[in-house]
Amino acid sequence: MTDKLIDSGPVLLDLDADGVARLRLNRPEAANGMNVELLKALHSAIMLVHGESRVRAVVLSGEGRHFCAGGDVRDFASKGEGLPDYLREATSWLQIAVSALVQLRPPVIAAVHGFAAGGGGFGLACAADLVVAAESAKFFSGAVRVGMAPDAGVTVTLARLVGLRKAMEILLTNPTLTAREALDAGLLTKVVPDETVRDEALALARTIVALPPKAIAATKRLLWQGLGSSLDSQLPDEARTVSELSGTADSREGLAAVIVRRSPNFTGE
Ligand SMILES: CCCCCCCCCCCCC[C@H](O)CC(=O)SCCNC(=O)CCNC(=O)[C@H](O)C(C)(C)COP(=O)(O)OP(=O)(O)OC[C@H]1O[C@@H](n2cnc3c(N)ncnc32)[C@H](O)[C@@H]1OP(=O)(O)O
Repeated sequence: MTDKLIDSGPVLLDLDADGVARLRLNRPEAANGMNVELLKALHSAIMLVHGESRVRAVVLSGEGRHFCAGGDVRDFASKGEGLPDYLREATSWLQIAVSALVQLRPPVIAAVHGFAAGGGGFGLACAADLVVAAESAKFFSGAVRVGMAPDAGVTVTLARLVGLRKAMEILLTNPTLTAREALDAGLLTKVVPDETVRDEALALARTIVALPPKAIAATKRLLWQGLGSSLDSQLPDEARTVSELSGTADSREGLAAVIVRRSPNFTGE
């Protein structure tokens, strides 16, 4: 049984009985190019996920031939002299959406096919917690190609994923990376045959939803927090978190199951 939480508009959201939410960019006529309407819808969908306790993992994908081709370049052209003012608002919506995605308790798995380009496409892929890419998928930043700088947090996320030297190459020279090149650089979790990308992303999601959600959420939080922390400041938070989680029913159940070598029955408590 699947709940259609948002069933029309530029972003679709549904939730299956296992707690896997599917967040889909839905402007296929524009390669899911991001305009303000899509970004506001994306932020609203993320906030809906944030408030929905049944969600245990999120699979993010794009309708049509591409994951997302970044900012809506046709929108770009229509704004003329007014683009800087328009982008001041539009880009802030992209930054808010990326921040909300990273702060979501459930992990986000991007299922990328076609192109992932620009702040919307390349940026969202970099901000996802895991990325499953089709063999034919391609990735590029595109920012400098349109006289802009990277956004969507890419100057942090990409540099941490692939290292500063590689991030400089990718963002300054704007290569189109094949899925294999993106995987080798450290951008992706796995590359799969084109026809299996969504199933593989869902399989990864089901692996996660079978584990204690409080432990999963805490692990995601600590990893993102660690990007900007020193070891000395992170160690006490890890210890505090381990202590807190050890008092949960799921932790007791997991320990008991390991001792007697049986499968655990987690409740999420
Ligand atoms: C600079 C954009 C700002 C616009 C303001 C809107 C606010 C957005 C929110 C803030 C954004 C902040 C700034 C942003 O982060 C900056 C960037 O994203 S820079 C990168 C911009 N993107 C690109 O340069 C990619 C452009 N697209 C392509 O290069 C190619 O389409 C592709 C992705 C390589 C795929 O090529 P193909 O497989 O050949 O597919 P098509 O080209 O046939 O595309 C199908 C269809 O979709 C239309 N389309 C493709 N990309 C976009 C796009 N980015 N915006 C709008 N429409 C797009 C394309 O025209 C085709 O339409 P059709 O011609 O069939 O009607």
